[in-house]
Amino acid sequence: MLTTVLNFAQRVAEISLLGGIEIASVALIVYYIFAKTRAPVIIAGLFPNLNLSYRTSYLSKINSIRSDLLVTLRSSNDPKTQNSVAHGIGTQNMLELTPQSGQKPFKKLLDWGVLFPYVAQVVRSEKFEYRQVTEIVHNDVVLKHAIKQAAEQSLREQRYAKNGHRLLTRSASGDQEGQEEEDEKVGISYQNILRKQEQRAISILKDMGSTLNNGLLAFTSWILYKLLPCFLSGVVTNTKQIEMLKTATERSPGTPLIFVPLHRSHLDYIMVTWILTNNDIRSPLVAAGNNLQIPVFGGLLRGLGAFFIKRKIDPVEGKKDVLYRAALHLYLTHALKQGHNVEFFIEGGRTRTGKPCMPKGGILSVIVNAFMDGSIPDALLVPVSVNYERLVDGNFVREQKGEKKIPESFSKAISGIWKALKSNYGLMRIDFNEPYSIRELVNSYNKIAREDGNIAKVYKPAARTLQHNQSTSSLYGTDVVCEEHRNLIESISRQVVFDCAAATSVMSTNALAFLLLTRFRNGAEEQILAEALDDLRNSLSGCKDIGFSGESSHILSYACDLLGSGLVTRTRDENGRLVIRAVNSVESFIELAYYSNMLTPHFALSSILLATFHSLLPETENKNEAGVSRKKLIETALENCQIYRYEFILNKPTQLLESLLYKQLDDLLISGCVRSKTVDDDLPNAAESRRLAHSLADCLDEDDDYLHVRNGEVDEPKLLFASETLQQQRYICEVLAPFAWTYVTVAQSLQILHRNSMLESEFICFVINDLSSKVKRGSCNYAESISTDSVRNCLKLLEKWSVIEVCNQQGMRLISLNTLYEMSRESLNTIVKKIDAIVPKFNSGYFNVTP
Ligand SMILES: O=P(O)(O)OC[C@H](O)CO
Repeated sequence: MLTTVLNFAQRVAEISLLGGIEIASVALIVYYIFAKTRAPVIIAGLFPNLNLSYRTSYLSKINSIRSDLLVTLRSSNDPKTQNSVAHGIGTQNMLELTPQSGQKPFKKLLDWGVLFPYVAQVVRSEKFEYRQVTEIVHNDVVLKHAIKQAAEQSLREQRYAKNGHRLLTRSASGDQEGQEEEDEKVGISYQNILRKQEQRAISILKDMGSTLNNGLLAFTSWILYKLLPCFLSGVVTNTKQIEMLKTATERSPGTPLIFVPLHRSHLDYIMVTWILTNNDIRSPLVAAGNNLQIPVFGGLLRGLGAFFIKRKIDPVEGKKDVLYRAALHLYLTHALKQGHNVEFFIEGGRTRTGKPCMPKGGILSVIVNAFMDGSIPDALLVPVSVNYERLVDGNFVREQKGEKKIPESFSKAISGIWKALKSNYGLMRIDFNEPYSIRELVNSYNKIAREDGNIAKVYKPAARTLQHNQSTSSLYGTDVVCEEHRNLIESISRQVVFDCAAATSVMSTNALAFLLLTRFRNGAEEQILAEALDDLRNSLSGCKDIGFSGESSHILSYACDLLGSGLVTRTRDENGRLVIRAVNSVESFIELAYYSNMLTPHFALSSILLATFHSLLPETENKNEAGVSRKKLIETALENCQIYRYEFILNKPTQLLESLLYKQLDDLLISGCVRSKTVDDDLPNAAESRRLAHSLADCLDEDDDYLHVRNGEVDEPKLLFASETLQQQRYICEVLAPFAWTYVTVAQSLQILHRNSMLESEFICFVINDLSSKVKRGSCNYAESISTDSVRNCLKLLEKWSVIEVCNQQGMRLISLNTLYEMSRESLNTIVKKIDAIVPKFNSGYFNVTP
């Protein structure tokens, strides 16, 4: 009785405490909105069609007088602030759209929606039935089975802990009764263990389950209509892409949409949902890391569709948490069966570098399995590209410098929102790309496997097992992939990441940061930078969406303002010309690299190819005649691409890397970065003869003698150094130079592992310190080479090459050299040399040649 009363009191206390926190935080937010300087504008904005507009115009008058005054007081040398930029053709700004308001043109006066467009928008937007899933999962026999399995696992552990090896002897003799007696003596009860596991299953599902509901969606949607304009100048979507999604859902109503965005910001969670819900598309259940289960915000996210997943599925290394895995698997499968759309971040966490991270296959694997076991007829994977002109979350400089991430907390979230509301982050852009049908993907994969006679690879329904995959990234660090289907899942996920990255729109800040880091590391006059931006836009047109339009000089000053004086400065030189340059500090280069890296994958192949070409050029006096054979170049470039295998996804699984390299080489030839020379170059119709010779060679593929000539240096077209385009070549090589420096520093640091294993985290610290001192000394020009992420990626490569071994000891990763490299310094030097080949040699004689 007393226990019941105490439990009841405790529960009441908990609820009041949590309720108190929630009320306090809502009050805090409301206070902020009304107390800050923008309050009157916000109030006027809340009721745009009531006659409050005089307040806004009155206020804007005051503001304009104030800014005029400021402009006059400011030194005339100060560059003018640019606060808007056009966001591209075929796009719409969701902040300005309320398609559901004022829908009755002939009864306009009677339609309250005209007066309250945002309320009308959220009230009238389509409502869907969002079924709760946890109860269904709880009653699933598979979960009951998993509970038993977990109980048995725990029983074994407890027995072992109490009895040690004595127990093993007994179980070998199969004496069940005897064992139970023994259990009783030492106080082990299977029934108690089973009950505990049942309770654990309930608590897992309670922690995991989403409470997605129309009420909260509508309320949050309205709040966002009001708050987003305080810090974003636009949320830009492509009209046709939204139409495409609607058509896809209309055509196959029973098929769930699986949204797969590349993860940039915590804001991604709500923005995708906000856009979908305001375009009358069913909101998804969103896989979220349980680090976001913080007071108030956790509950809010849950109501908006988040279902929480542990960041580390197996708490004890090497021991699978069968119950948790089963619960997660069943939750997702039932969600799909109940008609939910799903959203998950395939990279796990947010990118720290600005370029995509390697995908994790866990959630995708469960979705593919749901299709394979007939739970759903099909699913449409929608790659989503997200980009922000300025990242709302701040930056990842600390983490790139090797410091630990500060965990999410209520106070961190509040201060983040507070800071965000006072700043301007420019545009946010979301692109929904062409969906893939999982059914078609699996079928075509199986067709290829059958045609290749590779029956073992044919994808067929598999046992619902969730397996462990070593991964350094946070969310879904433990993947749920069935071993035999790893290839298929890996191919699909790489394809999705590749497509998302390729379809990400280039924002003004990406373009400016890219130019400052690759071409103008010491800054440049605004005029020159504007011309370079024109060139960049031309070179990207047709291959990448540009998220801005207008005059380049305008774009530059707009992007400078957004990045802020902490990253970019604009000063006048002695001749009164405006000079734009990156702030000369390690931190600003690392942060700028985040924005610049959005473009890095686009130029990665040509950068690898050109750096490889330079590394193959012979040391000779006559540099203009020095050349490399095409075959040698492509072969070596292919090897160098392998070095970056954990850094970039250079090709789709359906594309041959070799063909892409040949295509890039053609582009380099066209742009004059490489010259071509053959023995018969001077003859008329040389190109035609070469084409003929090649097709003949293809016909005579089996003829060894002919092949010998064909592959030999005599007939092979020679690629020559082009001194006239040296500057341009340098720009291309600069794109990957910072990564190459990180990699080579990791390789050089391997020697400290000689006869000495080390914690991985300590080794990373060592490399970061080494890079920092290289940057300080000036022996490395790239402060952005200080990147924990790239160090980790290089370690993965070295593990793959069996240069190092990684073993887990009590949850810690220990690294050591593999025997061969422990024994032989020479082998280790070969590795350093191999990696050093990707570092552009700007000091070599070739870069000093005068055209
Ligand atoms: O980037 P992370 O590692 O903080 O993870 C972000 C995820 O959205 C958390 O669930």
